[in-house]
Amino acid sequence: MHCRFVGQLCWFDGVVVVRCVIDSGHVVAEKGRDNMSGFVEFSGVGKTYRESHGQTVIVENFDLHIAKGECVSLLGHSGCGKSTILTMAAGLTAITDGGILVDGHGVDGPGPDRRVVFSLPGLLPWMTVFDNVMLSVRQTHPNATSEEREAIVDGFLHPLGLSDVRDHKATELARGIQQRVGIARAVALNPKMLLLDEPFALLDAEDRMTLQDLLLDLHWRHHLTTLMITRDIDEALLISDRVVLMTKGPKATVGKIVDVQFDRPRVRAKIATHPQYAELRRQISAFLEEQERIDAA
Ligand SMILES: Nc1ncnc2c1ncn2[C@@H]1O[C@H](COP(=O)(O)OP(=O)(O)OP(=O)(O)O)[C@@H](O)[C@H]1O
Repeated sequence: MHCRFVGQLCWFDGVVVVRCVIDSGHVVAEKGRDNMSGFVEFSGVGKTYRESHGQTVIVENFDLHIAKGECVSLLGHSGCGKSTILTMAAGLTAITDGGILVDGHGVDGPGPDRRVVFSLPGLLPWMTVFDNVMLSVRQTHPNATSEEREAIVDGFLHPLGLSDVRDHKATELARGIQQRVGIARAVALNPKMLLLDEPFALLDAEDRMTLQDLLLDLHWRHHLTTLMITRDIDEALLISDRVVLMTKGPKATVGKIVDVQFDRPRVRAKIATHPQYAELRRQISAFLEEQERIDAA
């Protein structure tokens, strides 16, 4: 196997870090490589909902390790339990079985180390774009001067194309712009883990592509450890390092993991024409179709 070592200097939050990428030069797909230790570790995670008429095991024995700086997409049939997995990691849904560790700490509720972005960004309507992001920066830089904080906020707004609308009321802007603000606000909190629950689901095709490209750029520059739910195979292949395919529920779990080793920084046009792209797409579609057949049988 031909291997290439790529080093890069990045700037983040006033700190210069050296990023290293081992580039295998080709793409492989495999069942999984989850026995390595992870920055985020789901171990035997399960979720059972207990209701008056009985109980339903939604997720069972979900094991997944996510490396620091890795971007993982979660894909599966509607209702299989993707949001349940994500909200358990966020600490918004109680874990019934097993556990989740983030940087060695067990998840037992929401915390500043994890930020979630849903399809609707939930911005504060009486605040400007600038003020919405400043809320995060105040938390992460409590001792900075107001000038320093302003510069930090602008540093997040500029790469997301938000400089021109910084003083506009956030919720008066177009939906795609609002979602950019939501992402800026989440990233400005400098979380250990970014959780994205179908972040572009409500956007039109053009905004969706723009936001995907911006997320790719953010991930490349900030090396964000990310778990993203999507229903879009092309989006998963464009953005993530691995695509985790869930079996159809109830008792959903990890069914297959597809490695996506396209070089970073990624360029949409190059990925779509990559010789391995069609094969990875085929594998993901085949898995989802197989799950549909199992369910119908
Ligand atoms: N609070 C709850 N009480 C009972 N059942 C629930 C609750 N929340 C979710 N469920 C059920 O758990 C299952 C998984 O839901 P979840 O939203 O995690 O799936 P999903 O894969 O994210 O779905 P979708 O792709 O449609 O968003 C569904 O059958 C849902 O009805």
